[in-house]
Amino acid sequence: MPKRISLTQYLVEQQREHGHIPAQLRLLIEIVARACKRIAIAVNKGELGEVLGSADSENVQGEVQKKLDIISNEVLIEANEWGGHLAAMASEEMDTIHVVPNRYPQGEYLLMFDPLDGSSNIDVNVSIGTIFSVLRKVNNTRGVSEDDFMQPGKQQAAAGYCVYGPQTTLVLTVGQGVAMFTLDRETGSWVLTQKDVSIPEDTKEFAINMSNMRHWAPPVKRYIDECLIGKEGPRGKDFNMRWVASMVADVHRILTRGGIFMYPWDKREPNKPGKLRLMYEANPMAFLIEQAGGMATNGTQRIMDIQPTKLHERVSVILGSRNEVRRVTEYHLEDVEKTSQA
Ligand SMILES: O=P(O)(O)OC[C@H]1O[C@](O)(COP(=O)(O)O)[C@@H](O)[C@@H]1O
Ligand SMILES: [Mg+2]
Ligand SMILES: [Mg+2]
Repeated sequence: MPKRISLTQYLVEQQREHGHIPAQLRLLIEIVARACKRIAIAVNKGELGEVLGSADSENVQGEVQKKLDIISNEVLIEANEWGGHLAAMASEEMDTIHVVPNRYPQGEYLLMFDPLDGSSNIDVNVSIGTIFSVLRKVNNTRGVSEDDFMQPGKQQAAAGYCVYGPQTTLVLTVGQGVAMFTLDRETGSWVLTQKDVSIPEDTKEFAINMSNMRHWAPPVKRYIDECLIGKEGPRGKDFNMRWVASMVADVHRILTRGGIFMYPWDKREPNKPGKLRLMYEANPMAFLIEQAGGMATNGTQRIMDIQPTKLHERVSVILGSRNEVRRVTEYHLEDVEKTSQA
């Protein structure tokens, strides 16, 4: 039987043998993974744990919060604030940053998370997840503000997600490829089940919310139309479609067997760049996707190059198999050029 490698062993190896991560970052990742285990337990209890349903409150983005959104947020904060590895945290569910209280030591990292991704799937027993991104506080004077978080995704020290599905899987990058760990419920440990994850360059599977079709920009419409014509069209092949409506689950499928995921800008709210959030949804997923050989853009620009200007900034997202993302991005760039010449 092959040797079982735990998350701790994997991280120690990354730290000691390869020198890829400092001890504080290792501790941070282990604590996030432990928090995800607690969230997984709450998710699994469902109705029995009285964790389903709405919490009768709204987050800063005007979205109705589910009980699990709030529980997961609290679990992540409680787990992380005392360890001495963090300066502050930011979350989809909090208006502004949560600075590590004075009674605890301050560390040099900044943690961002979407505590519960795929909220509309909680009550219907479909895969959901937690997404996280880690930055280093560049300015090392005492005190921390939202400005410290305003770093492009390419500066992430680590990123990952945990998907609560038929299996509970933690997917991680520290900038040295992507590794997947499956939760062994009997021993309570994360076991390395795949390393050097690699996304096929080509795909025949797309993920997009088709109900928004009439609102899309022409390049997105063009790309999907071509997929739908299939063999008879310019692509010369038939495409399949999947849309879980939990980004974690859709990205997990793409990391596993390839595909393209899009949540593009649409004309219903023209001033809103997209639905998904840059700092704790798009950036960590873009980091994972690129580390697995894929590509992630907002249509015209690499997502991880975007300079954020606010914590809850939104962004248009196109990510997955390299050749498909490149194609959609080219369609956008051609469109920009056409409009500028008109
Ligand atoms: O309901 P829609 O429009 O299909 O949107 C689904 C998308 O919204 C999200 O659920 C947004 O995330 P939250 O649940 O964390 O707000 C993504 O996970 C998913 O891809
Ligand atoms: Mg989300
Ligand atoms: Mg969420």
